Amino acid sequence: MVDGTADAQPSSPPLVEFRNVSVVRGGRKLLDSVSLTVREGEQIAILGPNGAGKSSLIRAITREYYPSSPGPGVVFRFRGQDRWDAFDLRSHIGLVSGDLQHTFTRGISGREVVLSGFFSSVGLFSHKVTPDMERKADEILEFLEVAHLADRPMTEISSGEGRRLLIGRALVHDPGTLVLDEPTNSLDLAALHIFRKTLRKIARSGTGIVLVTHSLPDIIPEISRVVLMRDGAVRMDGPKTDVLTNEAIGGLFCVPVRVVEEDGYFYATGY
Ligand SMILES: Nc1ncnc2c1ncn2[C@@H]1O[C@H](COP(=O)(O)OP(=O)(O)OP(=O)(O)O)[C@@H](O)[C@H]1O
Repeated sequence: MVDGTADAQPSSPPLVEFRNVSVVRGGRKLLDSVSLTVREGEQIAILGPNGAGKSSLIRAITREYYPSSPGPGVVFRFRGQDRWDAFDLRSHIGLVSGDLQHTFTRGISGREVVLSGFFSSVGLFSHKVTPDMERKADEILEFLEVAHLADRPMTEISSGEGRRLLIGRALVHDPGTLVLDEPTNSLDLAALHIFRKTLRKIARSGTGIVLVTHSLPDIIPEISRVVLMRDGAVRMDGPKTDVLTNEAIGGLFCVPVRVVEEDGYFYATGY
């Protein structure tokens, strides 16, 4: 097992470096002494059952949550810095979450969804969109193969299509890493297939991926490292083939399972 901190390159500080990070909210420990290092461009999955603390970990990465007891032995760094601002974060991390999709309730067009990424807004209001921004948005719509959705209102497209537009929104600043919190929730088989194809294309373009999920088949073949979480703590962290075993996955979800691999994807069966 690798602890995720051993081979960080001294020449380039990790994107995220956490040691002994605990987060308490409403008297409840959401993260319990978490240590995790994510390097720039790395493709990893964070897997765990409902309530494991996966979204809380993402909130700590995006600086929505801070360690509850900072002090000696607690490291909470972004690109080697103890402090950073939202602008710095946005240019390195693009965030796609299901929560975000629910906020797009007005008839905002596909192009506007992508353009709103420049302003971290939900749609456009009095924002000044430059020709460069327009060009970038069209380039992203093409890359994600959703140019046909550019003029369609978000309220009239499917969950899968909406999810791909939100990825586009997260890519406007060319972030080195895309963080996706349970991105396949509510997608049917066809939408899942297209979504995975899109994610694989992004991964192959060199963008880092941090994928949060409770579903093994979400782990696209390009992802080589898997972190297991339960009860707010990291239980295991290492190469995919070491972590995705019957014992580890069965123990994580507290059910007997058989983990099978097919064409680079992993599935849990027999439960
Ligand atoms: N702001 C909060 N205050 C108190 N408890 C919280 C808060 N946010 C989350 N929790 C609790 O902390 C635990 C971890 O929640 P979190 O959303 O991080 O888990 P998760 O692994 O993302 O779960 P899921 O897969 O169901 O989305 C849960 O038991 C949840 O009810």
